[in-house]
Amino acid sequence: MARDGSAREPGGERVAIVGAGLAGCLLAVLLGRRGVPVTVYERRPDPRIAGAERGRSINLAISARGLAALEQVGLRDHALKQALPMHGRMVHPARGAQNFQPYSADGERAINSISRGELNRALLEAADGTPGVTLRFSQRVAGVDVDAGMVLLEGANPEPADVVLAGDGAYSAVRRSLHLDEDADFLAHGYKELTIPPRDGGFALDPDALHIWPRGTSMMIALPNLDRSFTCTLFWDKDDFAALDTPEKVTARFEDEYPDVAGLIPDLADDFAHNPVGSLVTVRCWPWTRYGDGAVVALLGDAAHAIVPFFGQGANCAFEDCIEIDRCLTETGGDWARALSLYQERRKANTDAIAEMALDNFVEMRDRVSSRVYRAKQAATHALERRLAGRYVSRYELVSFSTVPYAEIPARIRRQNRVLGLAVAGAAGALGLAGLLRRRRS
Ligand SMILES: Cc1cc2nc3c(=O)[nH]c(=O)nc-3n(C[C@H](O)[C@H](O)[C@H](O)COP(=O)(O)OP(=O)(O)OC[C@H]3O[C@@H](n4cnc5c(N)ncnc54)[C@H](O)[C@@H]3O)c2cc1C
Ligand SMILES: NC(=O)C1=CN([C@@H]2O[C@H](COP(=O)(O)OP(=O)(O)OC[C@H]3O[C@@H](n4cnc5c(N)ncnc54)[C@H](OP(=O)(O)O)[C@@H]3O)[C@@H](O)[C@H]2O)C=CC1
Ligand SMILES: Nc1ccccc1C(=O)C[C@H](N)C(=O)O
Repeated sequence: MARDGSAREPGGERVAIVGAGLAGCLLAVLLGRRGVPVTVYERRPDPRIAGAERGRSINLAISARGLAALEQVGLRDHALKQALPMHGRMVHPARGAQNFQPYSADGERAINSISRGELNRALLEAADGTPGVTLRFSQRVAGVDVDAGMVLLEGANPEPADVVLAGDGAYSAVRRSLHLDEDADFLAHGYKELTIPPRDGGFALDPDALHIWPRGTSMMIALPNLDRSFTCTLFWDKDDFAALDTPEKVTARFEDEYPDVAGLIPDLADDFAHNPVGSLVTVRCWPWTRYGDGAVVALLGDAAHAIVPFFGQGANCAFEDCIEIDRCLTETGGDWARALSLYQERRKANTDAIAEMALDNFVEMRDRVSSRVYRAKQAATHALERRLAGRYVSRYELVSFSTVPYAEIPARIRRQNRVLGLAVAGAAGALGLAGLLRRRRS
């Protein structure tokens, strides 16, 4: 398709989606529903047959944005049935008692721990059942030839496409093939997953919380699963993982750093040795679209903007991309070239904003949550939210429990704090003046 999208009549384009992950599947359902036939290429075998991989991001926290998107394809209630609500953080200090920190002012709001595999399967089922959607598993895409209008497949002949939507994750092969202006910012930290199995048939920890063991420069977290296990994720400097090269060293570090869980992970040393260390990366690239003589390509989800997982927003944000693409197609009457341009313009500031907030939330989780001052501030914030309902809203609330565009949140928080600062200064001034007047009268 040429830059003006004129190669084919609107509606007649051959549309390919790369990646049957969370975003790819959701987008396939949305496009299929519009009557747009679409072929989805996925490098892995069908997970409904092959099963999920071990030790790779087992569960996810889905919140308002993700749920709003799932609602649009009728999967919200199904997802919630498969999920466990987490109403706050349970903070486990190195020494002393754990403490619970609610996510919302009323203590009622929760983020939802859901199995990535289950969510992906539900979306795949929905895509499979949508007329016009063709799923092609075990097809690894190597890139796109935008001038020839071809999807390049490893070990198979190229296949034609006029529109290619790349939802192939943080290490996107499509993105790499386009040679965009790109920056991949890797943390020195990596992550490794471990499992706390059920204890005496029940949960070994409180299932209503996201557990955090903040240790200053590193942390461990745990999210509950429906089978009453917990998936723990260690976020450590990569060198620290490498340094624990014997079962004794692993056990000793856990007994020292995480004394309350060391005994809850029977396969600790074995899981530690065998589960992979994943990388943590923020990808910033621009533009997200490429217009060639034969095809237009757009990136979405992690392929366009991988963010570190510390706000639990990557999938939520990827789902928002899909909804925006669908909306832009409606607004442009199905004109792909204009719709994709509009999509990237609308989304970029939002994904930049959540990328920054996600990095900041790592410091909050691994360090700030331990401090008494932080806890007092949180309590004050929640008290203000209750008093000034709707006028003072915390960052956490706006990110996790609203669909306010991410880009608006930092400015809104600054504005609220400024007004609050003025109000506090005004109140202090008034109190001072009243005191002065009292002293003068007496
Ligand atoms: C440890 C960890 C915890 C996380 N926790 C959360 C959380 O709690 N909440 C949240 O919202 N987000 C979370 N995320 C982020 C979330 O996983 C991603 O943002 C989300 O999966 C992005 O969706 P996607 O569809 O863009 O990519 P993916 O879901 O990764 O899908 C990409 C798909 O493309 C396929 N693919 C890749 N390359 C090719 C190729 N060359 N050819 C064909 N197919 C290909 C992959 O196999 C995969 O199926 C977490 C991430 C990590 C690493
Ligand atoms: N923003 C972030 O920090 C992260 C985000 N994620 C997101 O979550 C999704 C699901 O995660 P998960 O299933 O655990 O997949 P992973 O990202 O852990 O790994 C999937 C595959 O990506 C490839 N890969 C891993 N690391 C690199 C690297 N440094 N450079 C190039 N390729 C790499 C490997 O493919 P192969 O075996 O073919 O080489 C690996 O098997 C990912 O697709 C990604 O979008 C995942 C990790 C970190
Ligand atoms: N899902 C995650 C995965 C990895 C790291 C954090 C999360 C979170 O969800 C953090 C949560 N939003 C919090 O702020 O407590």
